This record gives sequence, C-alpha cells and structure tokens, in this order.
Amino acid sequence: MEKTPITAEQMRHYDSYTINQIGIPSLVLMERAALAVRDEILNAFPLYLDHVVVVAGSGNNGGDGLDVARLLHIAGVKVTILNVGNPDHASTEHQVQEKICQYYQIPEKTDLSALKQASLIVDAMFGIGIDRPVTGAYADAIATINESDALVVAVDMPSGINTDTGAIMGTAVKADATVTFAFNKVGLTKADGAKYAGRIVIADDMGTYAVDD
Ligand SMILES: NC(=O)C1=CN([C@@H]2O[C@H](COP(=O)(O)OP(=O)(O)OC[C@H]3O[C@@H](n4cnc5c(N)ncnc54)[C@H](O)[C@@H]3O)[C@@H](O)[C@H]2O)[C@@H](O)CC1
Ligand SMILES: [K+]
Repeated sequence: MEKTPITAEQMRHYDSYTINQIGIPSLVLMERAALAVRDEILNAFPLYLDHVVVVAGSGNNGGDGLDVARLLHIAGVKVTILNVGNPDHASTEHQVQEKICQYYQIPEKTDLSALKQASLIVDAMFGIGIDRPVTGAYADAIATINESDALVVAVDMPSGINTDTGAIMGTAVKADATVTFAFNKVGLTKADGAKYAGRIVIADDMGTYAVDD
C-alpha cells in the first residue's frame, strides 16, 4: 500500500474508485472512518470524556462527525452536536447520519456556547473539501475552539488547513490529534499543517484503496 502522503485530488480519486469500481458504498467508508476516530478518542483520551462536543459542517467531514457522535453516544459517552453548516447544503451521507443521530436523540445545538462545556471537541467542519478561505460562522467556531482548553481531535484534517499545501486558509483549528483516513495528506506534513495537526493517526484500514493510474 502506497505510504507517501497524498493530495486531496488523489484521495478523491481513490475514494471514487473504491466506491464506483470496487463497489464499497460511501457510507461503509464513512462508518469505518468514524470507527477509527471513535477508537482513537476512547483509547487515547479516556480522561477527557466527560462531555464531547462534535462540531459538524454540512459535508461528508460533518457526516463523519455525526457518525462519531453516535458511536460515542452508544459507548456511553455524553455527546452534544454543534451544527455549524447550513442544513440545506447537507450532503446525502450527512443527511443519513443526521437521521440516525435524531433516532438516538443526541442533543443538537447551533449556539457556540455549547463549546464551553466541552472536555473534548471533535472538529468535523471541513476535511479535504476545503476550497476557499474560512469566514463567518465557521471562522467564529474555529476561534472559539482555539480559545477553549478542551482537547481537540480533528477528523481527517484540522478544519481550515489546505490538504495539499498545509497553508492556513483564513483561520484553522489547532488540534491535539488528527485522525486522517487511508493515507497521510501532504498538508499534514508541511507548513502550518504539520503544527496544527497535533499527533497524526493514519486510519489506513478503512477500506479505501489506491489505484495505480
Ligand atoms: N465517501 C467519501 O468520499 C468519504 C469521505 N470522507 C469524508 O469526507 C470528507 C470530504 O467531504 P466533502 O467532499 O463533502 O467536503 P468537506 O466535508 O471537507 O467540506 C464540505 C463542503 O464545504 C464547502 N467548503 C469548502 N471550503 C469552505 C469554506 N471555506 N467555507 C464554507 N464552505 C466551504 C465545500 O463545498 C465542501 O463540499 C473527507 O475529508 C472525509 O472526512 C470519509 O467519510 C471517507 C469516505
Ligand atoms: K476537520
């Protein structure tokens, strides 16, 4: 398995190959990604589980976050979801995960004050889909996260860090740990990305397969 860090475009290519050629559904990859994040949180940060706040965007990185929220809830952890994204823009997978969280009646908030009670924050606003500087409510959430003394675990990428260059796009989450999926990302190995990522965990057993073309 290729071990060198990859770019967002390569990741998207491997994801779509895995989903469309091999036939592993996107939601299966999402579940395996979320299981890796859950395992890292339960295994590495057992003393920070008093109240986990998952900060979710409206794309598949947010979908991962909602999946992690459900898995932690089932594990008996107190979890609150802070939705920052616009629900009208929610991706298909995000909508599926949202419905499951509603089944489990996991509290959902939109007010940033929810972050004040967090012992651990899961950053699931943006992953490899970031394509412009962060502004508005997302930027406010990032500022509040960075001011918090909660432990911060980033899903796939610290939100705001460019996947390919490691540059801060306007503003970015400073994470204690980043669980990135399938392969390391170039943006986690250089520039500010290497600093903002914290300890990097590569979840390389999550079902996405590299193709050599
Ligand atoms: N099937 C798949 O493709 C899988 C994807 N996964 C997750 O999906 C993520 C990629 O998901 P998406 O492609 O939905 O993208 P993201 O969830 O990273 O971003 C969501 C959306 O935010 C918008 N956006 C970008 N920059 C913005 C900004 N500065 N301000 C406001 N909005 C902005 C873009 O339209 C983007 O589609 C990965 O990082 C990973 O976490 C994983 O679940 C593994 C499986
Ligand atoms: K993220």
